[in-house]
Amino acid sequence: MTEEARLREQICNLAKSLFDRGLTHGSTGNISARISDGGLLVSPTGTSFGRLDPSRLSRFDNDGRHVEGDKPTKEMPLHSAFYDTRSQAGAVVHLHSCHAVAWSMMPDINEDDFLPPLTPYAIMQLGRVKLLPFFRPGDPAMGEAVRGLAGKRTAVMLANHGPVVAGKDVEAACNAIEELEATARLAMLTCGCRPRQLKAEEILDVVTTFNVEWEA
Ligand SMILES: O=C(O)[C@@H](O)C(=O)COP(=O)(O)O
Ligand SMILES: [Zn+2]
Repeated sequence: MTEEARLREQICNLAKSLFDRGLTHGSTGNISARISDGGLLVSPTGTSFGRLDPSRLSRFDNDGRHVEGDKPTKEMPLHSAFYDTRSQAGAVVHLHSCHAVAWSMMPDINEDDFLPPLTPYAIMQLGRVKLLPFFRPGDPAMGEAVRGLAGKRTAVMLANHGPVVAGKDVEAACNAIEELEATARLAMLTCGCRPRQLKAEEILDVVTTFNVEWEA
């Protein structure tokens, strides 16, 4: 099996795993990954994460031209913005995961730090998550908003829509977006209960020990 064939299989298997556990539903979400020649493999528009076909993924060449496969996700500007601003990005995932969307609708959320500091693992996997305003799905302005972050964030939350996370590879991006959803779930479960949050010195210890990108 070639490296690209393995990557195609991996994208579809991880997407199905997310779908099977209810982390995105219907035909929501999109996923992309870098190929070693500099091109991209991308989920086609209108497809379900539960039923992606490795042979029908959209393929982009190194110059950003769609060269093979079905019509790509309408969120290409969003995905491209991460690749263009974060040279270390090898994959990007977007979901409509329920608790993250719910948390984005709560009043008084810190736009610069979407998730409360509840667990060290969220900090290690995501750094600070930026809450972006609501955009119509497919609006290229979402890509512009991500470009405006100048590569300083690995994860953003689209208000009333869903999270988008970049990672060094598909597995890392999927693990990180699962962490975002799990943390939003904890936030929803504990909101109003005054949960113990990590203290500033505990956060600093995690950030420095694990070399986390922690935008001030
Ligand atoms: O919310 C939307 O419409 C998109 O962001 C999405 O999740 C699925 O769109 P496609 O990837 O174009 O199917
Ligand atoms: Zn979406």
